Amino acid sequence: MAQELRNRPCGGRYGDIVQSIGNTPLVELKRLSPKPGVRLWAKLESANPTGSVKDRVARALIEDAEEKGAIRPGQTILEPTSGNTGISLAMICSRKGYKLKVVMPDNVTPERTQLLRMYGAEIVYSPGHLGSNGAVELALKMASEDSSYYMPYQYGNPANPGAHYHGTAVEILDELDNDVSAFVAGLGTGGTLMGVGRRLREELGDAVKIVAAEPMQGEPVQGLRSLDDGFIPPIIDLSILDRKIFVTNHDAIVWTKKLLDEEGIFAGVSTGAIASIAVRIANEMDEGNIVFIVCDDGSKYLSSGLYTTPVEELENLDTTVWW
Ligand SMILES: Cc1ncc(COP(=O)(O)O)c(C=O)c1O
Repeated sequence: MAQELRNRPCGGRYGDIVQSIGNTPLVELKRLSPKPGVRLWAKLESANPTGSVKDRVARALIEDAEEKGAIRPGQTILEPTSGNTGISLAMICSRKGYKLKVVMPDNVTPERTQLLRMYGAEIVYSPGHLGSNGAVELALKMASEDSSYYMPYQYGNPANPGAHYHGTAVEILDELDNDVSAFVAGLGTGGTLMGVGRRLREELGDAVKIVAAEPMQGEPVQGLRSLDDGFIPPIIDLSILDRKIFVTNHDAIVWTKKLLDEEGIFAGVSTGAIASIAVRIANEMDEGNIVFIVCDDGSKYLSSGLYTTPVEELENLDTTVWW
């Protein structure tokens, strides 16, 4: 890690695009911080090569399988994903010589389909109304019927939180000299919250609060899931979280636009949900550093028109499936 961090602040020099994943910027958001003593920091995972936090995870999943000798070049990797992990896996598999099949809901935004195809992945669609839980079920069934697939299964693979434990968390601690009062992220697979949360807890004890932003039940904000909707990913250990706070689709979109208008941060909708909770936590504190994750950039959501349409004019706001 010291070796990688030595590259700061120029962005580093790497042998290829896969090695350049991580070492993302931490940006202070002064306009959104409600009080002078409370500093709000955005960890720009959107600055990764394919534009999302999942580049770290996909690299860890594939390199873990390589180290264990579980995959060989030419083999087909199979993974259920609502988009970002698929796109990251597609880029990495194309570099490393693996085939990739992703299972995802048939109502994801068209940008996602194009990005996956662009990197050469094959797409298997699951029924949209079943959300990412439906994609998980279908992929598990396919893997049980054909043993030639290798399924990294980010929902149950320790390499997913491991990417954050050994990467994201270390970078945050280093940038803020171990002075972190709260960490806020979205709950999808739980990888970010488990990996960063565990590391911050080990280093800082109870001085840090680990906070999850969760979509309202049945309201699928892109990339987030509600645990109450019936599926708890095996990597999730709820005891690591201090709080879990629900966010409506409406608030997630309002804050996605606020990030853009007030701070110039072009992010996806789950980041809006997370930012709304980070600001709420900031309001409850007198001083300290609050870090939240910018999971992805907004380019995959452009077709929704949400960045340029006033929120009150967006149709079907609460019923739209954002993937
Ligand atoms: C856009 C977006 N936001 C948030 C998340 C949640 O991250 P994690 O899977 O680490 O819980 C994901 C991943 O599922 C995502 O793709």
